[in-house]
Amino acid sequence: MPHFLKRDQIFAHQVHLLEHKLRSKEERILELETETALLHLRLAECMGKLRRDQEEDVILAKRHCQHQGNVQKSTLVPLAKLLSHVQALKKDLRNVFAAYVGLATELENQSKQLSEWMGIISRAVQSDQAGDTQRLQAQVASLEHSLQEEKERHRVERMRRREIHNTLIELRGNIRVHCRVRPLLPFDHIQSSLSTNGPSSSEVVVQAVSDYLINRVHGPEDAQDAVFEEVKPLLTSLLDGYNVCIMAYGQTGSGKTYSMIGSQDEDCTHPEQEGIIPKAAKELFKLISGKPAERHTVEVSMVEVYNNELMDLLAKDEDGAAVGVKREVITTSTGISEVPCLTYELVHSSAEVMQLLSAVLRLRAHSPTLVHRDSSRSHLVVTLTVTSRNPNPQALTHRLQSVRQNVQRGSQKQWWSPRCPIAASSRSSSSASSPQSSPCHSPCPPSWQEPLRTKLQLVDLAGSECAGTSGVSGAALWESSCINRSLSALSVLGALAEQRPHVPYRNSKLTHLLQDSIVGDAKLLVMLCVSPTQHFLSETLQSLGFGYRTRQIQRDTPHRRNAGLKRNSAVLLSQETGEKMLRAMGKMVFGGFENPKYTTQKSKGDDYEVRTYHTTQWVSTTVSGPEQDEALSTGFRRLFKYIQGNNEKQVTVDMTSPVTCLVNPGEGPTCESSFTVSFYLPEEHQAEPPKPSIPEIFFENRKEFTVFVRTFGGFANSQNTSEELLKLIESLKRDGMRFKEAPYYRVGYDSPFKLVNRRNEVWLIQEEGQE
Ligand SMILES: Nc1ncnc2c1ncn2[C@@H]1O[C@H](COP(=O)(O)OP(=O)(O)OP(=O)(O)O)[C@@H](O)[C@H]1O
Repeated sequence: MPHFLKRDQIFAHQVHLLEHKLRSKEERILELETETALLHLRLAECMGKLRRDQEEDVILAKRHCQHQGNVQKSTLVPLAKLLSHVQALKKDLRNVFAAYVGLATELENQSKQLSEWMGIISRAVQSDQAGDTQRLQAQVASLEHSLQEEKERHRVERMRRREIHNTLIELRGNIRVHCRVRPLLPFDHIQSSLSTNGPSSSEVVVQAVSDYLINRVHGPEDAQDAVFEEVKPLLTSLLDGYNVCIMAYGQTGSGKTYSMIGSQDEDCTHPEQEGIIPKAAKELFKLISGKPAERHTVEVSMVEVYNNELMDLLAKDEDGAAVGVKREVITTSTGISEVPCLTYELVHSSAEVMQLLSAVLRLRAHSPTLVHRDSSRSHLVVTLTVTSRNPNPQALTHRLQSVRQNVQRGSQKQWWSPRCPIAASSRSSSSASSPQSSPCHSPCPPSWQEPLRTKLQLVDLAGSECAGTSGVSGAALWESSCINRSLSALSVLGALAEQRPHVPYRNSKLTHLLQDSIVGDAKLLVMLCVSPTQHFLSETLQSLGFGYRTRQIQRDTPHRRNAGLKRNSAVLLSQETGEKMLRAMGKMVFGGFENPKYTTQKSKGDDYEVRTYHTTQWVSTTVSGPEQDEALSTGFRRLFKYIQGNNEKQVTVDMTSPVTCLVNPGEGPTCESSFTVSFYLPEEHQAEPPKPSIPEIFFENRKEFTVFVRTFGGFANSQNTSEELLKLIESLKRDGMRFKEAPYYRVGYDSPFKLVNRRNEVWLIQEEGQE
């Protein structure tokens, strides 16, 4: 290759490179120019923003200055005022301080002057008036003496009043039975339309007509106040130291809750509608307020006995909500019934009692029955426990003497000083609330006597209805059975009536709880509540029977009670049906019923009889259950309805006697027994008795049969019947008789209305083949 070519090429290449560099430089210049232009643009923007911010700062600074000016204007004026006030106050304070210093000086001067006068007076009293002082002291002593005499007379009078009051109560009977017939109410007509007894079952057949066998009878027109007036004296006895129990007994819907608590209708809250519990609480606090010298505290507890369980209705859960808690009742070593852990609330007024009660009523077991839509299914027991402390006269006399000595000792001292011993001792004696706070230093008797605790038990029992009438089944039937069992346990009153050595209080929670109010000199008032209608006649008779038996109880003062019985009282059943009823009642009380025929045979022992009954027709019903008394009562009520006209011909059948109950004991202690209760059909119905209208009643054609018979008196119950049966078995074994030990007959001849010469029997059936 030629040399020049090479150089040209090299130059050309260099030119090319330089051109290339130039182009890239030019591009770079362009870029920089663009950047510069952009920077100019941004500079212009920033400048503009800076200018605007400066303008805004100027405006804000102006505004701030303006505001500062305003604030200064608004605070300066009050500040100036405040300062002038402070000045004025400082001036006042100086004046007050000056006045205080002046007064203090004056007080000091007056105090000095007073001390001087006191010195002069005291010297004068000691020297010139010694005689007068002695006379005054003698007068004081004589006044104290007459005060003591007055106090003693007052005490004696009070004791006499107490004795007379309680003798009066005893004469009336420590156990009183009142009866209240409620008015006819709209639900009686509904009952009547549902009833198989015909349209007449709402007919009024019960009237309160006179006093004969029951202490007091209240008719439908008697208001709550009139009923309470008769109960009121018992509250005085309560404060005199007696236990008192007031219980309402009767079938469901008969007015127990109405009588004990008052109307439960929400639009019926007038005080006149209040029942015995609120009225008794008011009266109690009224009586307490009239005895300022004595110290009383009242605590309330509320329990219900439901299905033989005791529930504490005032117990609260952790959140303070009321919940029923199960408790047990025990008898203490001193023979008092007590419920450990029971909740007691301290109350200061009847309003507090009612507040607790209305909360508790929401917890109480209720359920509708055919008879009563809001039926209480438990026994409610409201107990007001009163703790009373009386001032101890011995301690007061002791205190008075020491105070007098102090007066004498301290008369030369500063008697006017608030710290002087006289004033101190008198102040502490007036506020002594317990023996511990007594100011006595020397051994002295306690200021208050031992506290006395008395109980007022107010009981709204559950209804004493039979299952057929109330139309309950299932769990409610079990409830009814528990109710009836606990009510029949109240037959302990019957055991008392017969003055039996052993009274089985502990057989039921209810009687165990009420034990203190049934024994000894406690006062018991049973308010029998009855319906006025034909429909509930057998329940009414049952309740009256319970009342009559209760009325019979003789405790410590039998002579007095008998005297009371003569001039006391009864319910009579009347109206058109009345004549027949009265005839029946007459027979019930005095006897004279038609009996089945029998012939007697010679017996080996003189403590039993051998009888052969002729073939006869009986009307019967069978009841199963564990409780003999309850079954007998249920069976009796069914048959009573039958003879009252609850049969296909709607005819009444004359009552006969005896009522037999064939007892077929169940095997084992917990098994149910069967009880066939029977009435002998009177001669006129033997051939063709009216057919029963319920399947539970049937006829029994008893073929000729021979029985061994043991007779006993009083009111029969399962316990004394068993005892008599054992005696009969012993006699028959002794004489080598052949007999069946079961089933056996329990036989009764009298209604509950017959009070004396009662006749009961136990029969054992002779084995065939006995000569
Ligand atoms: N003397 C009376 N005057 C007016 N109304 C009454 C009277 N007695 C009861 N009543 C009314 O009859 C109804 C049933 O009465 P209550 O609730 O007192 O019956 P009870 O015997 O307590 O029934 P249970 O045992 O089923 O609870 C209630 O509506 C009540 O207000």
